Parts: sequence; structure tokens; C-alpha cells
Amino acid sequence: MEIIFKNVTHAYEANNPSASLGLDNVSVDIKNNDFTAIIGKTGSGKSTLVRHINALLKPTSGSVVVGDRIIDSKTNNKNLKSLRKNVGMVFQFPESQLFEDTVEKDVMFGPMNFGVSESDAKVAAHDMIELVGLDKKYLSQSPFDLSGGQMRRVAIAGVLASNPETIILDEPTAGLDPVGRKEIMKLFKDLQKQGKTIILITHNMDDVADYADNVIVMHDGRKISEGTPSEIFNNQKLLTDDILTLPQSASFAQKLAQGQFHFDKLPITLNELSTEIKRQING
Ligand SMILES: Nc1ncnc2c1ncn2[C@@H]1O[C@H](COP(=O)(O)OP(=O)(O)OP(=O)(O)O)[C@@H](O)[C@H]1O
Repeated sequence: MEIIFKNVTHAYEANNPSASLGLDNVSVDIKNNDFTAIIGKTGSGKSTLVRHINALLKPTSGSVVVGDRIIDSKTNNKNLKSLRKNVGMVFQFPESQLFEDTVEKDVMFGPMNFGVSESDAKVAAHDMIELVGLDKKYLSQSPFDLSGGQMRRVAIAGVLASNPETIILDEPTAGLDPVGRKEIMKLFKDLQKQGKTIILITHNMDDVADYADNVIVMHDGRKISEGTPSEIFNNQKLLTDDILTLPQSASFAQKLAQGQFHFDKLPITLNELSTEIKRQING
């Protein structure tokens, strides 16, 4: 689903002219089936931006085109169900929103809320639990008896069970260990391959390097840069202004050694690490 922001401004405190804007005249085109990462410091406007896509927030001025819908300041709160069914939102720490007494009921809640029959919702719940890598034995258990990582998967299954075309992820792997993080991110990359549009808010630059096609950089409510991970990581101004830091991991250095990213200038430690990895690869 293509999503186009046209000159969107969002004022949280419309009556207070000195309050800073949540979004300040943002225009951006998120392409159908792309994996888009949204990055930027705390308070830069990332969450405010994505909350416009399912009309949790509405523009103070400007508009957002989401598929065949237009969201602007006059958008009515009624008739948003089809939009919200098509735009699945995984909030930070989504497990805090689990509430049913079994995993099955929790995953069925979303689709049933959107009008899916109980029997179809049950089929979806069973499929999604498998898709997120959980054993079906958990379906009859209380979500609150599961580990944190398992609860996170149940919450994600609940969003996927409505079969949204676009999936918005607000730091979906926060607090997970590296293995759990990788598994969940791989799931979203697989969903992109199946045709979904993925929008990821993240502070993790390795995830940006590993998964994103396109990166939007937010600062003080404005979009200050946009491009491929390579273009963004090569932007010296973002680096010197401390808006962006390069991943310092061995896996990023390995990508550099394999020539996946080309840099005009590299930090010395990364350069040395990638040279060492290149030496090892070439024996
Ligand atoms: N409900 C609100 N009322 C007033 N101001 C808000 C509200 N929510 C966010 N803001 C302000 O809007 C700006 C953008 O916040 P936002 O949460 O979108 O940033 P963010 O980039 O998502 O931050 P984080 O990385 O911490 O999640 C900040 O200045 C913030 O203080």
C-alpha cells in the first residue's frame, strides 16, 4: 500500500504557539511493498509520523494518502475500521496490551473486532502462532504464563491475524536478546517478501543496514534526510551532527568487507575491523 504525506504538520498544543510541533511540514512517499526505516533521536517525531497512517492522529494541516483513503484535519472518527484493518500497528512493548485468559483468544481478538467470524479468526490465530515461531501448545495457555519474548510474539501474532497490508513496527525488538531480535526481524522481512509494506521505527542501525530499502531521518519534527541505508550512512552531516551513528558491529564490518556498502570516509575502528574480516574471508 502506498502512503504519501503531503505537507503534514501536527501541533499537539494547537492553542500554544510556543509549543514545539510534533510534525513540521513533512512530505514523504512510502512505496508499496518497501521496507522503510524511520530513524532519529528521541522526540524527533517518529511515533507522531506513523500514528497518522492509521489516523490515531490527524494532521493539523496537510494530508496523508493511505492507499485509497485520505486523512486530514476533517477526517471523521467513524468509518476508520477498514483503514485500521489494513494498517497493523505493533507498539513498543506490545505484550503490555495482552489481556485475554488464553493466547488463542488474544490473537483472535483483532480479527473478530474487524468483523471476521469466530471460526475464521480461530484458523487465523492458529496460523499466526505458527508463523511467529510459537508451538501451538501455547494456544490454550494464559499469555501471562509465557516468557517476555513469547508474549511479544503473541502480541505480534494478534496484529498479523487481521492480515494487514501495511505493518508499522515501533521498536518491535526493544528489550529482546540478539537471537530473539534477529528471529523477529527475519519474520518481518519474510512478510515483506509476501507483499506487505513494512515501516519500522528503530534506534538500531544494524537493523537499518540489514533490512531497510529506504530510510527516513527525522529531527525536531522535520524530515531532514531520506535515502537508501548506504546514502544515509554516507551522509557526513548526519554523522557529525550526531543525529546518526554507524553500526559498530562485526556483522556491519562484514557487510563492508563484502562490499555491500561503499563509504567515502569510514571511522578508523570500522575500517580496521572490515579490513581484518576481508583478510579472513580471502584466507
Ligand atoms: N501527547 C503529546 N502531547 C504533547 N506533546 C507530545 C505528545 N506526544 C509527543 N509529543 C511531543 O512531540 C514531539 C515528537 O514526539 P514523538 O513521540 O513523535 O518522538 P519520537 O521520535 O517517536 O521519540 P521516541 O524515540 O522517544 O519514541 C516531542 O517533542 C514530544 O515531546
